[in-house]
Amino acid sequence: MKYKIAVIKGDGIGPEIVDEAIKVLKKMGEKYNHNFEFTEVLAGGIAIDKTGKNLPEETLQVCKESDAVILGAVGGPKWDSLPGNERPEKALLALRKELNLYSNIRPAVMFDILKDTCPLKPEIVEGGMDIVIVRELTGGIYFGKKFTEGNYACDCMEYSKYEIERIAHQAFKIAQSRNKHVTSVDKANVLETSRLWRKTVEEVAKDYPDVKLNHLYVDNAAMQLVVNPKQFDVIVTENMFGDILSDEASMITGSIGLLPSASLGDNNFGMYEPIHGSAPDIAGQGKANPIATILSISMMLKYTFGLQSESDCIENAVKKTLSDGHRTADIARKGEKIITTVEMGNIIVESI
Ligand SMILES: NC(=O)c1ccc[n+]([C@@H]2O[C@H](COP(=O)([O-])OP(=O)(O)OC[C@H]3O[C@@H](n4cnc5c(N)ncnc54)[C@H](O)[C@@H]3O)[C@@H](O)[C@H]2O)c1
Ligand SMILES: CC(C)[C@H](C(=O)O)[C@@H](O)C(=O)O
Ligand SMILES: [Mg+2]
Repeated sequence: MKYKIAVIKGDGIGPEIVDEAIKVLKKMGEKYNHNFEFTEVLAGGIAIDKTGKNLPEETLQVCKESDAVILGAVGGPKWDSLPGNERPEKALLALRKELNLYSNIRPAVMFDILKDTCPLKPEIVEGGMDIVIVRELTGGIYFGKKFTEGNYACDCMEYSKYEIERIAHQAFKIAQSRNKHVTSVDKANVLETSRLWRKTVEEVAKDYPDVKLNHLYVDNAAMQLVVNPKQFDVIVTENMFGDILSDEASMITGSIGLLPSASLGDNNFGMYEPIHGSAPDIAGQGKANPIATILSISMMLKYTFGLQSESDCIENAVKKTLSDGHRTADIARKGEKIITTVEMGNIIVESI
């Protein structure tokens, strides 16, 4: 079977980590006899430099004609002074909106072998942590009305009931396949959008009587994540809260360089990207951890292509590599040997 994949390497460490993920996918193709066909297209800062546009039409077209998209990361200091609409990050937001990828699945799983890399006290994460953050991705303050007038600026947080319903259904369905517990995170003590969110999530919950639902305000949720992360199974939340909480959850697993994500719409199409950014501070130095991107590939095989055993194969190769003691700088403890991005990719490929 042929699978068409659009590849957006982006900026900073983007090309370094995507190259390793593609190596992994090519090895999977050989091993399982799948035909993965890659089309590289531009978005972000590199697209601005080469074409004058952060998201050339061709990129969007190729993504629409593909079965899935792999994205590294976009943005960097070089483009930080551009107006909002022209920035590299706007290309990512436009891709999510244009492709209707409203559901962002961000699993935060702590590998047992990395438990010493977690900055929390060992007893807090004893037995591991396994959370899925379900982040609404095409609404909220990111996409509401916005403008600047002189010394005044405004970003509106907007949600319709329909947008909340569809992400809530997604969260409950995921919870049904796990520990049957959804925590909905909002700021219903202050925000109108959050009050609509909470009411809607309560209504959707009636369709899933086997799933337990509780609500937390986002400030408390941020605190609970470091006090008792094991209380969570599935967290469902709006766009910006999910952005912030997923970075926080990532550090509990040891590093932001470990966390993958899938951005999904109504069909099997998806965009797969690590949750981290372009990490300009380490770009071009071979220091980036490619595991978040490699695990995003594993999510792609599962969610878009329905290839469960191939997906498991990648996850097992990552686990074996970590169990064998291989560490990029972000997950190395004092005195441990540090390997490069490419070395980590090669070892994972060999373990497949
Ligand atoms: N999906 C995306 O394209 C995306 C996501 C987040 C941020 N960004 C953009 O990236 C740029 C930098 O943002 P930031 O510094 O706030 O966040 P960042 O995630 O790029 O980096 C935060 C910290 O984590 C480290 N880090 C990130 N990924 C790593 C990896 N794979 N291995 C090891 N260490 C890693 C970085 O070195 C840095 O110290 C900005 O332009 C931002 O807008 C893009
Ligand atoms: C770069 C930025 C637009 C993006 C977001 O806020 O969604 C990033 O932080 C992420 O987590 O994917
Ligand atoms: Mg983010």
